[in-house]
Amino acid sequence: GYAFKKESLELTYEVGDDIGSGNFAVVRRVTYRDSGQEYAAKFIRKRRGGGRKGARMEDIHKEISILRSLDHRNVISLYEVFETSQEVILILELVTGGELFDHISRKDHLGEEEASAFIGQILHGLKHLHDNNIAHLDLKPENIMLLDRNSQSIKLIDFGLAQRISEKEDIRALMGTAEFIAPEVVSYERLSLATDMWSIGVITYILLSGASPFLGDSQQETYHNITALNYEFDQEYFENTSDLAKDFIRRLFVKNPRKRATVDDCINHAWIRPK
Ligand SMILES: Cc1ccc2c(c1)c1c3c(c(C)cc1n2CCCN)C(=O)NC3=O
Repeated sequence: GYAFKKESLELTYEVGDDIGSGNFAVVRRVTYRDSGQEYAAKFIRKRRGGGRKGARMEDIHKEISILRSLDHRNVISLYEVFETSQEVILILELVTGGELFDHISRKDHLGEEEASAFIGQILHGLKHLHDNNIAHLDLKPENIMLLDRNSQSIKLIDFGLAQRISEKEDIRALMGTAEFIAPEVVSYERLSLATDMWSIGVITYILLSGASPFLGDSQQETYHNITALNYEFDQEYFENTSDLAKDFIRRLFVKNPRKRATVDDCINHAWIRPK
């Protein structure tokens, strides 16, 4: 277990507005009283007694231990942790550029140069995770945030589903968000670092076209499209997209995780390599 600060958070931080919420967690802007520096505080409800509401302490400890083992400019930093009887509070680096998701929706889709630059940064952050045998397992545009309004620097956030991947233990499905999950998640097979690479393919497809490759009218239809690799480069969206970009995506939409492009394969792919 970790020694989390028991003193009240409010002594050191002024708590500001809610900026987001997820399962069992609320994220709020906070200001460190002594310096005026702003941070993001993730308030995670602890599961009490036999209830189902709240996160299990082992999952909270896992997220903290994973964040503490990472240090990269494209990965959000964890500064300190507080604990009360009801909650565990993570003091995280604040990023103010909004979600990559918003950036896409404002423009509908991005040009190849800009898309390749964003994906390159996401890959560098992901390489840091994968070099440490950590899989994010919930990569999607909402979990990729821009450092600030006018920069193209991105940070990977939200490690609530992240897992240490090791040959011995067999990790099975933690459902991420349907349209971004790999076939092995749908079929409840072993998850691996390759599971993140499939999601990179989905994110790249969306950045270039504004369309989601496997999204169906129902979750079941989406799952079927994923396991059947039922996608296409619709001329309507991809007529001006380079063959190099399509090749990059094709190497990620591979059913067998062992045959799927790795993070290093992607970083060295001609569509990404610095021009
Ligand atoms: C300015 C702003 C607005 C919304 C934010 C954040 C920052 C934010 C942040 C984080 C997380 C986990 C969620 C966050 N959210 C919630 C939405 C993220 N998909 C975080 O770790 N740092 C943030 O700045």
